[in-house]
Amino acid sequence: MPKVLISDKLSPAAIEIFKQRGIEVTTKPGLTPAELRAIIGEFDGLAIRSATKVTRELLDVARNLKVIGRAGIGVDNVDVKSATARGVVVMNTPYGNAITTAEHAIGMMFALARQLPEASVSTKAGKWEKNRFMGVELTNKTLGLIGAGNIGSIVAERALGLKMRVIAYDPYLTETRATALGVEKIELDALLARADFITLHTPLTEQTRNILSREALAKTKKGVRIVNCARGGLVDEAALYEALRSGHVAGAALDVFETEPATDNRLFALENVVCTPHLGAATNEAQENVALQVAEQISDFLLTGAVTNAVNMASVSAEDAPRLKPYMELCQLLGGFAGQLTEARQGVIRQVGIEYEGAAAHLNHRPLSAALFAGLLAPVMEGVNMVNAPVFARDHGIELSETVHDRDSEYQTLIRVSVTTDDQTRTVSGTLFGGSKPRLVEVKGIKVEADFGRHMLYVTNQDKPGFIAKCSAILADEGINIATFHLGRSAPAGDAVCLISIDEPLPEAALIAIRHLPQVMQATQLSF
Ligand SMILES: NC(=O)c1ccc[n+]([C@@H]2O[C@H](COP(=O)([O-])OP(=O)(O)OC[C@H]3O[C@@H](n4cnc5c(N)ncnc54)[C@H](O)[C@@H]3O)[C@@H](O)[C@H]2O)c1
Ligand SMILES: O=C(O)CC[C@@H](O)C(=O)O
Repeated sequence: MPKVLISDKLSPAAIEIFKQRGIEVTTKPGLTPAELRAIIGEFDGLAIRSATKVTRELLDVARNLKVIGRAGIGVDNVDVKSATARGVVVMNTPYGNAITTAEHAIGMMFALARQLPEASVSTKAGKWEKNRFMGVELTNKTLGLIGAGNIGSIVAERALGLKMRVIAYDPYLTETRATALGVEKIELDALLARADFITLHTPLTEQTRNILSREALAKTKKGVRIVNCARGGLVDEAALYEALRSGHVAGAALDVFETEPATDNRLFALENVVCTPHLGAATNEAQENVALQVAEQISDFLLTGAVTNAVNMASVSAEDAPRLKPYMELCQLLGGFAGQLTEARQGVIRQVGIEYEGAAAHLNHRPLSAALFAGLLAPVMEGVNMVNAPVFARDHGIELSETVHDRDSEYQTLIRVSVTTDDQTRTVSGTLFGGSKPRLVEVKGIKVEADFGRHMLYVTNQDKPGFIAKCSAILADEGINIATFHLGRSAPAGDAVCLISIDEPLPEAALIAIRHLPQVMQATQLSF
């Protein structure tokens, strides 16, 4: 039974889902990093919000961990690169809290425009300061969106309803989408110059860190008000402090801070600053949504292999997962076959080609190529799996080409893999016998019919009488049982391929003896 740890405060709905799905769940919010490191090794899955920091050090000791699920959007508290390198899938729940966060941003904009928090404090203190709290209307003001994804789009829709003009800076926003949203797509400098209110809705990345830098703040319209319900680090807090003090920025509403929890921040001393403690996603509805989603996603992955909302792997829907499973197995075996032959010849892999025919032509191919890379790279990469293999391949300059043949195939389904090294290109093809059993049907252009055994011998030789008897004798002398024996040849007396499944590994000396048989060109031991 897979084991999942919930290490942050998550709605109890998540625990119920895990239990219903037959997953053993442990809830331990508030652990110190050392406490978490001490127990993480037992778990297959980790469900978090933003408090848990998934660092490289934690991943180093998370020896069973297969999936991290973030109940929320931002995954900046997860070292995704290290997780990927260790083959751990990282998922988030990109939509569950978007409306709630957008509403918080709109609420913060109202709070700023009308100084609601300060007015409330003053009124409760019995001051009745009607003249102190003169506000501004939102109607006809220009709202500058930095980031127009899920949350930004919802903010735009609400702001348009408030009769604001909405301009947006987002390099990935298309003109068509901008038009559909009813926003004007513009460059950052133009947004800074025109916006009466600026609201940030980007992830924190190397490109967006300090996107409202000192220089950017200097380009804003005097009297601008800034809302940040995305991430601390998007706004240079020191520069914002000065701009607020000077009056150039009229106010700021901040839900997120460079350092969190933010318990001591000099911005708190300023009257024209409204703060909330990272409450963007804090509604019952949003927390219920993200908890349910993350629990379902983690359970699906651990129980069926379905991948939803992963930030470091291709998606595999719950519907597709069982259908893709035998194909992924076939791809991994074909990759493993090609990889072990390639490794035996010390070639550096430059290119991998995959061709899909028949039923395989109509599948989601990304998980299949990931499985193929996982098999192919197993001889050279420790801890390889479908998450880290494609990244390793890309980082090592291995090119991938995929071809889908829309033609009648001799097989109901066929996957052909070609691996090109500096020296040569090697091809292997496989099919699914009976729709689920992987079978090798072609090696180096020679037809064969072989199952994949756990231990196999691959021998290429000249097709001459006597080889089978001599090879079998060597195996018999070692007391090694032959499970299956398959032969294929290009033509009578031509090149031949022999695939032998054996019940246990062959000692090196016996392998050398086979290599020394007359007519043998190559003999390689394979394991799957
Ligand atoms: N305060 C909270 O509690 C809370 C809650 C949810 C999300 N968030 C934050 O809000 C962020 C946005 O969430 P989302 O669901 O809208 O994400 P999203 O991925 O749907 O949208 C992000 C948008 O930012 C844009 N973007 C990326 N780089 C950019 C750049 N350099 N300049 C301008 N735009 C850029 C993207 O194109 C995308 O459209 C999250 O990454 C998360 O950090 C905060
Ligand atoms: O979990 C939270 O409370 C915050 C979530 C939010 O920052 C997110 O990125 O989804």
